[in-house]
Amino acid sequence: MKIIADENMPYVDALFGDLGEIEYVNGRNLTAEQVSDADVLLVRSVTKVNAALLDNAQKLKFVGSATIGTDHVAVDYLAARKIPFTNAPGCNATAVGEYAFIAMLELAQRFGENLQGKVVGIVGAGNTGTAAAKCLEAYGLKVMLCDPVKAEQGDSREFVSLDSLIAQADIISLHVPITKGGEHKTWYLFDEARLNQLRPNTWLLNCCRGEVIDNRALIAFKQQRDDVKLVLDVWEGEPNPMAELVALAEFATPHIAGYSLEGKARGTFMLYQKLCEVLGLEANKSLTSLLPPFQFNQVYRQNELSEGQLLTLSRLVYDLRDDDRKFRGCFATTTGFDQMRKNHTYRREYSAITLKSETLATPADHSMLRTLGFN
Ligand SMILES: NC(=O)C1=CN([C@@H]2O[C@H](COP(=O)(O)OP(=O)(O)OC[C@H]3O[C@@H](n4cnc5c(N)ncnc54)[C@H](O)[C@@H]3O)[C@@H](O)[C@H]2O)C=CC1
Ligand SMILES: O=C(O)C(=O)[C@H](O)COP(=O)(O)O
Repeated sequence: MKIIADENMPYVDALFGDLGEIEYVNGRNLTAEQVSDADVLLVRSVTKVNAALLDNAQKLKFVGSATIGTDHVAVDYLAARKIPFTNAPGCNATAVGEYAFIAMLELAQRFGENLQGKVVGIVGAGNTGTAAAKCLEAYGLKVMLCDPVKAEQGDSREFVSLDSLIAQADIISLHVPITKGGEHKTWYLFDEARLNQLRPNTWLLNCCRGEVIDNRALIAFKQQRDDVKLVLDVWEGEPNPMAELVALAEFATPHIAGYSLEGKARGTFMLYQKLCEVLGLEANKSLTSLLPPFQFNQVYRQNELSEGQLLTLSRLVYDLRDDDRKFRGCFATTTGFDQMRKNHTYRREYSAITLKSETLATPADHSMLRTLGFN
């Protein structure tokens, strides 16, 4: 069996090595010829999976995308050809949630403010939005959710309109899929008019898809509104973000908000499980055996935890300042954006650290850190 896999998908050898011969490819430049004799295709978000790519791949038995988003996949086309497809919903939700939370801690420190006490608006209350809300609520922040789709589906949480969220939130974090049509379309959800609604000193984070914000309008807006602070992980025109916009963001990264080792491993593992099911095989490998040990795997705390100390602890698993610095140094080169993503293999989730509870001064801190995800 021939398995074609994106070269940026980790743990493919460990999970799929027994199932067939693996060929690694550059997912962004994948051609129809390369996949013409594939039995299995494993992609990430940069591969357009459609008729043009797959019409000649007549042996294809399975397509998997180790991502949450499916906007790069013609799912109707696969269904019409009866090719089983799976993505990996939720695989990197914790990573995105922690990225957003840690970015907010970084902004607070940079501007000499307290994160605690702020009101955060989450737009899109699915897997990643809920993961961000979990961190924020664990830390005692008030969180408002806007998700008209979930509200219509009868989700029991409390939802507000986008206008109401913008009017009340100090921080807004975007967690919607990209959709180009329908009542709740998200393409340019934040256009010039919406941006002009932002309250003074709002922090705006985008870790979902670049096109959820009109990037040109954002440049024009930010040039007039320096009070608004931006954290941008996703961009219009990836892998070539607009240089003016990178310069205007407080923290800028190359679409890696979901790139924890845990998140990547979960993504590949979910494809492995699904392929085994499709092939009628037992999935006998384990997820935990894939992850390397973490250098800071235990923390001892003796005093009450300040916000600065929480940020220091967070930087053990993810130092956003490093990625921001690297990104500014490489994004303008031809392959800088993709190379940085390819080499991004160092980030962990809070769960990689075990708390030594007996030395914690306050049970409240312990409980907060546990809810954040520490072990
Ligand atoms: N930066 C990164 O590395 C990553 C980016 N993503 C992106 O984030 C998106 C969201 O991921 P998940 O939370 O896992 O997806 P999800 O499908 O679990 O949640 C998305 C939520 O957005 C809601 N929604 C749709 N239209 C809306 C609108 N107009 N206003 C408010 N809410 C709306 C949906 O009802 C849903 O609850 C993905 O589709 C993907 O594009 C996901 C993972 C990593
Ligand atoms: O899951 C998604 O959706 C994402 O945006 C991915 O985390 C992006 O990673 P790649 O699939 O492009 O490596």
